[in-house]
Amino acid sequence: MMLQTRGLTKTYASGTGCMDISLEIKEGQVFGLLGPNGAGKSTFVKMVIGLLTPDAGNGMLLGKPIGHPDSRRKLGYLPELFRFQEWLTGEEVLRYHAGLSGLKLSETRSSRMASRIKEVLRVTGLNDRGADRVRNYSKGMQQRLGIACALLMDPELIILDEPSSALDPVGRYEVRQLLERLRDEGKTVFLNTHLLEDVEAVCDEVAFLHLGKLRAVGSMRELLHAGTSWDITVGGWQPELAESVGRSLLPGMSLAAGIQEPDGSAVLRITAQNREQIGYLNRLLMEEGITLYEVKPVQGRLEEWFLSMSSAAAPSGAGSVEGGLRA
Ligand SMILES: Nc1ncnc2c1ncn2[C@@H]1O[C@H](COP(=O)(O)OP(=O)(O)OP(=O)(O)O)[C@@H](O)[C@H]1O
Repeated sequence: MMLQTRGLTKTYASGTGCMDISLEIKEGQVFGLLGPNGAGKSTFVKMVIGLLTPDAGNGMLLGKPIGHPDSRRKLGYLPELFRFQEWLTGEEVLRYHAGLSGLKLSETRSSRMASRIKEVLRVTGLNDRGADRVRNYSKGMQQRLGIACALLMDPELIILDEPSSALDPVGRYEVRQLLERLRDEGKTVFLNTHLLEDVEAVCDEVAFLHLGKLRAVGSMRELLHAGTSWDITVGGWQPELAESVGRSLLPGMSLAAGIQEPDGSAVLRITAQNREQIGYLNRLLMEEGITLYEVKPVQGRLEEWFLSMSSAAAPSGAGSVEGGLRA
């Protein structure tokens, strides 16, 4: 286990913070901690890496209790808000960070470190910009330099707090590609974000925080493939078919027919538990003499889930959302 927390709690004087957070992150996993602004994500991360002392609870990070300096030795961390010394070059920033992580001055200037710096600049797409001063970097490049710092000492666990914040769509896309590369290399990544595209693209497992409480934890696969909806465009549809087809649906399926077009086509919104059920429906429709024009999964499930979990009406402490997640 890379990280395991039990009941981590931090309450600020204002009464906010995060309460009773128990999470586990396994080796090789890309884990996304989701939640709206102010949910408590950064507070949780700061407790994990020892920047904040929890009021209650405990945890193990890379085999050592959280807060212990040894637990941080194999950790790469990108803070949410960071500023580099803009008069330094990218390479100098990296060398300085190598020093901060405990290397002697001579070691930070070794040829070994020079090739490692080259390598992380390459991985983050900054290869030909290492000799430029940070003041000449775009925000996206600075963010990637921050990720390069987090990767520099080849950490076992990489914690990225909002790595795409303040980036334009191109910058976000670049960071997402980098996250995909880290995932493909089998790195363990803990990603703190409210960007659902990043989570959908790279995360294996997600947790959702709201008002300081853990609302749900589960795998992306469960989340995106359970109870999903499809829009099926069909030809030769008759409104009365809705009843007969509806009667033959399997448990967990539902059908809502849209308005019939003058050419006889219609869009059916189907909810099904898995793709096999959609295959079953196809056979059913064919038996009724219906022609299938298009089958399209309805996008935005994660967004819907995010919105429903963020609404005040969502049950506190519950994980039994439609996707079958646990909390
Ligand atoms: N040092 C602090 N002192 C007092 N309150 C704080 C402090 N840091 C955070 N908070 C409050 O605690 C709550 C959780 O903040 P936190 O920064 O952990 O949330 P977050 O989910 O990371 O938000 P964001 O996505 O906006 O960064 C918020 O209400 C915030 O105002």
